[in-house]
Amino acid sequence: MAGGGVEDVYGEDRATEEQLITPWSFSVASGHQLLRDPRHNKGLAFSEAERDAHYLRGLLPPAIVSQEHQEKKIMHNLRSYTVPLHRYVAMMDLQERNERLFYKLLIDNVEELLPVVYTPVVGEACQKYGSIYRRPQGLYISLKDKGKVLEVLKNWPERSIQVIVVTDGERILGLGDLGCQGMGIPVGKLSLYTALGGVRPSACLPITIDVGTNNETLLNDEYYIGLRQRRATGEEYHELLQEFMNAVKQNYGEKVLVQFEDFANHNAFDLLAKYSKSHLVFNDDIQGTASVVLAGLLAALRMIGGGLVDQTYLFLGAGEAGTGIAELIALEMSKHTELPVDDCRKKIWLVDSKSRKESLQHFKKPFAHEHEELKTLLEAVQSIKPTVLIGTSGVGKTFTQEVIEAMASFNEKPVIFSLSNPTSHSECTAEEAYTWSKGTAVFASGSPFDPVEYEGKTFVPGQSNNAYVFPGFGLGVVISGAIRVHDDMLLAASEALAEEATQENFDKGLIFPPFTNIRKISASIAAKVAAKAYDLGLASRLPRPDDLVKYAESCMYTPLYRSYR
Ligand SMILES: NC(=O)C1=CN([C@@H]2O[C@H](COP(=O)(O)OP(=O)(O)OC[C@H]3O[C@@H](n4cnc5c(N)ncnc54)[C@H](OP(=O)(O)O)[C@@H]3O)[C@@H](O)[C@H]2O)C=CC1
Ligand SMILES: CC(=O)C(=O)O
Ligand SMILES: [Mg+2]
Repeated sequence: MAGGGVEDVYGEDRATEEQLITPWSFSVASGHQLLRDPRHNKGLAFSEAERDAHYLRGLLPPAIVSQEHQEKKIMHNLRSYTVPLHRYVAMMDLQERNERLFYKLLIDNVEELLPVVYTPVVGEACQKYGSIYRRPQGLYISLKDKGKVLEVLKNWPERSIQVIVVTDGERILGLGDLGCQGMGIPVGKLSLYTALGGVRPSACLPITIDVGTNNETLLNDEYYIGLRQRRATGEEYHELLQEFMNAVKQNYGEKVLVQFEDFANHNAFDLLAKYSKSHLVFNDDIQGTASVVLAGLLAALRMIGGGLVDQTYLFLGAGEAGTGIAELIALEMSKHTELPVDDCRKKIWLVDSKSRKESLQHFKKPFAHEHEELKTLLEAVQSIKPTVLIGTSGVGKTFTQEVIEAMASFNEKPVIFSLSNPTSHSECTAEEAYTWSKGTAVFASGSPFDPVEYEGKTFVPGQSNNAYVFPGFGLGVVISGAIRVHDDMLLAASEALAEEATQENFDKGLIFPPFTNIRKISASIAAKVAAKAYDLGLASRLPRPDDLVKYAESCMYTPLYRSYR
């Protein structure tokens, strides 16, 4: 039995392998049109009977191959490309040509292809998005659409949307303002919602809100695809966002999950606070990252001993990721010790880019300490003596040899996470962390690094990336019909992920389970998140399923081809 989708509108996934289904588009797709429809195209895998029934004779060469064979050929082709961006373009072409084959490839080769459709290569793709742009993969809403946003939403061909990932392109990974070209991020994140979390592709909608860009290079780039103007701010910005959020609710109802992604922090915190009162919203950079990093810490503690409360935390970077993680650590610590959250926050120190005591942003204030000024990260490390060092600055090479040696000088096993993306912005590499700490660091990074050999031992660095959580988290929200996101649902996701790390992983230095098991992990996360939503009275899908793991698994999209009548 093939798994059903989250919303199996056309009954495609309820059908068994033997049952025949109808390849609906708006009419029955056939002939050339069927081959051009990525949702139903199977290329050379169409059977003789299907070729007869769907007017495909002559439109395809005679060979008939299996999906596995197609997969083998495409992996062979992808591996022959030496330029990473060519692999990205080939994957995007496949997604636009044959959706099920795209997802089969991504699911079966997740460790190899995640860096292609996601960080780091998606970063370069966004920088060059204008040059590689072929067909729309998501919806563009710009200042020109003011007053007509609902009409724009209605132009999207799918009706049953369950997850929207939206960006305004102002803080794309650590690459800064990429304006309209940030579209690669919602597209990539949603492909992971499907491949890793099993949310049906037709239920996913990538959106970029184009309010201009302050990136001069892009404004002067002849291939730039966005509005050629500087960013709208203030009332003009917020009016467009408000119209968008209203239109989303009007068009898709209360239960569509809106994931804010890669907004600059001067908007991200306010948007989250404002719309979490009226909409089902989630900020991946603040909340998803926090949930994953907390999971990594809980797993790391099983390796190094002690509890969350026994650690001292130092962050380089006090923005969305940094303060988001810090807040969730404090919350979890408080729940387990019954210490007030404010006292827990005192265990956490954050370093930002400059001293500004009088004008500290509101999201940093809860973590402000009275302390003499420390001019460098090294001084901060030497003075605070953290057991856990976390990089969320977006600036590469900031964990220098001196910083890591200092960490290793007063910690038997220093925990070092360099979370900034893409790879070129990582605070240090895996090799640097293991070498400079003489093999003692418990290390994880935002973008993947290869295993490192140090003095005869192989260390496998973990990828501490919100991709571990948001797909399963979103699935849990969708299957329970949750109407709001609650911090306890993030904590449930962290605990579920931390439980998946095994002794076998720890023996290699790995604090996250490998991505190869991610669909099983996503089902566990979804079940725990959904259970929490039911417990909190936030779930609207009733009755509550008895076995939430089984239910989550049964809802997951699978990319196997279906047989057509
Ligand atoms: N691994 C993962 O899953 C995730 C990784 N990230 C990565 O984290 C990075 C930051 O993202 P985010 O928090 O959203 O960005 P923000 O812009 O919100 O925050 C960046 C923070 O870093 C500080 N900073 C910048 N330069 C320096 C410097 N030279 N020294 C010290 N501090 C500095 C900024 O200081 P100031 O406040 O003074 O401006 C700010 O506090 C990005 O690279 C992003 O890709 C983000 C989300 C998830
Ligand atoms: C991973 C992610 O969300 C980021 O780097 O922004
Ligand atoms: Mg992000």
